[in-house]
Amino acid sequence: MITMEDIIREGNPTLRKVAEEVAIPLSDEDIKLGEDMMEFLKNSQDPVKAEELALRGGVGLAAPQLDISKRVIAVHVPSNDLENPEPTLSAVMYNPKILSHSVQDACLGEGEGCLSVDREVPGYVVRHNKITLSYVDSAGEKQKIRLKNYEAIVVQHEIDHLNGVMFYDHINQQNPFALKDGVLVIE
Ligand SMILES: Cc1nc(NNC(=O)[C@H](CC2CCCC2)CN(O)CO)c(F)c(N2CCN3CCOC[C@@H]3C2)n1
Ligand code: NI
Repeated sequence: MITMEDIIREGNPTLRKVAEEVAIPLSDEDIKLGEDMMEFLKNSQDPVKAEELALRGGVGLAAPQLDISKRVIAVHVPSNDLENPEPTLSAVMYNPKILSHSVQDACLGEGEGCLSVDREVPGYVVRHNKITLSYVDSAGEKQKIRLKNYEAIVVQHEIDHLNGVMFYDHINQQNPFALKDGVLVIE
């Protein structure tokens, strides 16, 4: 089971590497990796387990954060309306690839954090508002989906990790909260 001890922190060179694609058909090892990553996210969002296991909350995780330089990410984004608790996006993605994106940009109003960064780095992280994404799912099937807003932001943060990019690389050093016209701020 993955806990915070398994998550490497900034300074570890693996976080700055471009990760390798995983072989298709998926190996049992890579399928287990995806399952363990998804389990971590669910545990981190369960108040009891998160407390027991001292987990920081997470809605996404990338294999390089486990010192595994493979193109595997997991996302588990809960819906924010308490009526239907179904997650809006829950998937393990192998070899995810952004095929196209909107001209429209967006950022989270609260900025971003990272389980591999033990400090606050304030500022807007401007990303694409909408993306069309292909990936191989844990059944080995090719998927092609369109995401927007919060879900699109989360997936872009994770895919950045596969390319050695950290969220603060996107923050405007001169003025961290500078925003070009038309950037959607997602609260
Ligand atoms: C937005 C948010 N980021 C949390 N953490 N950071 C992460 O997930 C990092 C990845 C996210 C940072 C910004 C975009 C992607 C992890 N990363 O570094 C992976 O590369 C949260 F924990 C969180 N939520 C809201 C939903 N809540 C449901 C109940 O449980 C607590 C949970 C808290 N929302
Ligand atoms: Ni991160």
